[in-house]
Parts: sequence; structure tokens; C-alpha cells
Amino acid sequence: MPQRDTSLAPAQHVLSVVDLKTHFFTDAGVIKAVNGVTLSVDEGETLAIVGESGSGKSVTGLTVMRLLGRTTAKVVGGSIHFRGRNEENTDLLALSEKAMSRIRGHDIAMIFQDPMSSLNPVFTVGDQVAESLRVHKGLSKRGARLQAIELLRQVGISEPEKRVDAYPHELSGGMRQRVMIAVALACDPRLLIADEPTTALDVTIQAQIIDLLRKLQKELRMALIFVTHDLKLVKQIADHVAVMYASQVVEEGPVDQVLANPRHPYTRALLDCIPSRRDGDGNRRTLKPIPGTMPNPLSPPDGCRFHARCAYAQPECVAIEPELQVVEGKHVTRCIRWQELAL
Ligand SMILES: Nc1ncnc2c1ncn2[C@@H]1O[C@H](COP(=O)(O)OP(=O)(O)OP(=O)(O)O)[C@@H](O)[C@H]1O
Ligand code: NI
Repeated sequence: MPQRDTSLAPAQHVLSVVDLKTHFFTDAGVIKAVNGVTLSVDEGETLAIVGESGSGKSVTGLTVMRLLGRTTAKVVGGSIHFRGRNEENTDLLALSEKAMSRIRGHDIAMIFQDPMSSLNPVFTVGDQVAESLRVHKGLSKRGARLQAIELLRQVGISEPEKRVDAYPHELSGGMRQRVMIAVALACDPRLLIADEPTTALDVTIQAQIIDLLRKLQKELRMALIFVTHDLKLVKQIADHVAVMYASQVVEEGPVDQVLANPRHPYTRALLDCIPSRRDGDGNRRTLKPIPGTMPNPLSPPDGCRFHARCAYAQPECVAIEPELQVVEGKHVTRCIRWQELAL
């Protein structure tokens, strides 16, 4: 039988989100938390989603996982497609809850900022990793325990033979986050969504966890979505970056291109918030917080969402809602002045 030639086939995305709209119908009004977001991530690739608090990063991840549950949240538009190991392309929004729960934690896993909220305090960490292995791989109790020890070793936990019997509260924050990563990896996911996994940790531990995620991602060829508000981490971990502002992606592209040549004033402003950034002359740029605040999610402004905080805004920025425009290749921006601005 002829082999299918995949070498010439265009890279198919592991996850493809198109024009996603997730809105919350609250008593106070409609919060359009995610409003027209398009993203994709390929095998072995890391996409960072970066933006200030409230920009819609977590709601994007939770919508993909379908973890918003029966709250006030509703997906009112767009599509989410996931390509599993059998190469089948699945429309996640069309799946039954039962089918989705098979995908969740099996093909797609998610880790959060606070591992204590995801780990169960009354079970040992070994039990929790082993449980994931038993459910997803059908291992025996003994086999799962042995593999749990190996996984704990793989995520950098020393003396895993002892730690396997520890309870979450007996471990440090960094160790707990490693356990969460082990639980996520126990089912060998094709896509891992990490939502600010290092925010609660001190800088040294944060760097270790970033290194670990990067190493595991390369070894396992996972697709990784890394949610953060910190552009420094984006440089360290990601291939692609999507900058979100007020429920939309305002700039996206390969990390090198976007960070070296930002074409949206908001990305420039985020870069100026990084303390150690140096300009071309090797001088330290002064740290500039972004003036103003995010628009009220209940009543976002007309035109460009960023215009009220933008030093370059003109009357047309208030009047016209900008579309994403191609800068070069895969680099896109939602600024109508991107060609003329020296950012
Ligand atoms: N359950 C909810 N009900 C109503 N509004 C919500 C709910 N969850 C989130 N929102 C709103 O949706 C918007 C996007 O929130 P989201 O949590 O995605 O932001 P974020 O970018 O992840 O921010 P952070 O960096 O603080 O985690 C915010 O305006 C938030 O208030
Ligand atoms: Ni968040």
C-alpha cells in the first residue's frame, strides 16, 4: 500500500481557534470576554498568549477546555478544532460533555497558577499522578505507582521514591507545580495549556519550571499554550506570541519578529514594562508603566480598543475598528498606523 507522503502536506494545526467569541451574560450586562480571537498552535510548538489582567487569556483557555461549565458563559461565535493522534479533526464545541471529558486530561491537559486548587489535599501526590495514569492508560495499581515515581523523577522531583507518599501540603510551591505538571503529563497530552503556571513562584523556581516545561515540550513534541502577562517569559519559552488586549488579539507572530519589531503600540508599551530591556545603544530604557486602565468590559470603546491609552491615536482610531493586517509573513497587527509608526 502506498505510504501517505506527509512531507509536502501543509503543517496542520493541533489546535485551531477561529473567530472565537465567549461572552458572559451577567446581571450587570454582557461581558464580551473573548471577542473574535483567532489562534493556532502546531505540534512541538509553543504559543504564548500575553496581555494585562482581564484581557481574556484565561477565558480563551477555559473555552478550549470547555471548563466554563454552566455558568453565565456562552460561546456565541467561532470554532475550535483539535487534531488528535489519529489525525482526526474534532470540532470541540460540537462534542458531547462525555466525549469532551475523554479529551480533557487525555489529549488536552491544563495547568493553573495555583496547584493547591487542583491537587486534592487528602491524597498523596503519588496517588494523584497514579490515578491519572490508571484512568488514561489502564495501568494496574502497582504499575501506576511505579510509573508515577518515574514521572515525578522526570519533572525534577528528587528522591521520588519518598516524595511519592507525600501530601501536597508537605511540598513547596515549586514542587507542587512540578506535581501538577506530572499529573498533566501522565496522560501524554498532545496539547498542554499552562495558565500562568509560574506566577505564584519566586524567580529562581519560576526559571526552573520554565526550563522544565520547555524541555518536556521538546521531548514529547507537545503543542504548548503558555498564558502569561510577562513578556520576559515569552522570550524564554515561546515560538509564537499572541498579544491580547480587551478581548482581542492585537498583534501576533513569531516571537523574534514581534519582539524585535512590534507593530502595535500596546505591544511596545508591554515591552517598555520589562525592567531590564536595553535599547540599541545599550542604554537601559526607563521602565514605563502603561498609562490609564483597561476599558470597562461591560462597555468597551468604539474604534480601536486601545485608543484611550495610545500615544499615537488619531480621530480615525476612535472611529474605525481595525482589522488584523499582515505586517510580514505570519506577523499581524490590529493597528491602522503600523506602517508609519516608529515604535
Ligand atoms: N465567570 C465570569 N463571569 C463574568 N465575567 C467573567 C468571568 N470570568 C472572567 N470574566 C471576565 O472576563 C474578562 C476576561 O477575563 P480573563 O480571566 O480571561 O482575563 P485574563 O487575561 O486571564 O486576566 P489575568 O491575567 O488576571 O488572569 C474579564 O473582564 C473578567 O472580568
Ligand atoms: Ni487569567
